[in-house]
Amino acid sequence: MALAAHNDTDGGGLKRRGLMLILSSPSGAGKTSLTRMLLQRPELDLTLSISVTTRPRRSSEVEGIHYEFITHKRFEQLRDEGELLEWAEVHGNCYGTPREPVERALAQGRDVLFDIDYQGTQQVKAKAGEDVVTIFILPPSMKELKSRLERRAEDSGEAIASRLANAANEIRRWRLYDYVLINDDLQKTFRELVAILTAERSRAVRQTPGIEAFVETLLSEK
Ligand SMILES: Nc1nc2c(ncn2[C@@H]2O[C@H](COP(=O)(O)OP(=O)(O)O)[C@@H](O)[C@H]2O)c(=O)[nH]1
Ligand SMILES: Nc1ncnc2c1ncn2[C@@H]1O[C@H](COP(=O)(O)OP(=O)(O)O)[C@@H](O)[C@H]1O
Repeated sequence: MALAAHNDTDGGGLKRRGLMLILSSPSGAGKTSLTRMLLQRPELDLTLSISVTTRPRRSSEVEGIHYEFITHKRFEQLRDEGELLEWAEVHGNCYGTPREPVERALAQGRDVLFDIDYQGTQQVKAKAGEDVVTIFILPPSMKELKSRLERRAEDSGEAIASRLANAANEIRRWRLYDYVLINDDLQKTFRELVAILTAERSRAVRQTPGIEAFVETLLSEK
């Protein structure tokens, strides 16, 4: 599968390998808020992977922006036709990442942001190896997690209970991730995310072959 990407298109002539940035957390820890903050910064130049889901749409959500809301039948069709890069059942609903938009963005040398669970993270890591950077977001306490879910007031009592019941199982997966952040202060966590992105983008392994050409030019200067 052609998931590794080279950024051949930037006018400056420097080529950098694209990366896949995955954010995961138990429900309510803050990944949607952090994703929104990352996307509001055009200079970060991130493309969001928009998942398909069989979950009902929340009142705050917009079709095609937050998710594509689809039927179970359509989900099974996409999955069986190999149209999903990864998929998982989470809190009793099915979620999946459409393959084509991700491949297209990576082929254009763009970095892609994913808000997916640990099961999907494992599948993407198995397929794309070192081009994947994974970050797990923890809540400062279980009490705060519960009150964030209640304050968000977007889910039924039953849906909140199911999310809290799954939280411990999700939290135990933190070791699967490259980075772990505790989202106490939202602005601080955002700054930490940007720092990780900046550092990962600068890794030598992602600079080839662009940096080789740049170094050649440097060394040829009189
Ligand atoms: N594997 C996988 N998980 C997803 C995908 N989209 C969303 N999720 C995860 O599904 C879980 C539930 O998401 P959502 O219903 O939006 O609820 P929220 O986490 O409470 O905002 C979260 O852990 C998401 O990261 C996807 O395409 N694939
Ligand atoms: N650091 C934080 N401090 C206080 N409230 C937060 C913080 N991060 C997120 N929230 C709030 O908690 C709720 C859940 O956050 P959200 O981003 O929807 O979580 P997730 O996508 O992980 O389920 C939202 O109402 C959000 O505004």
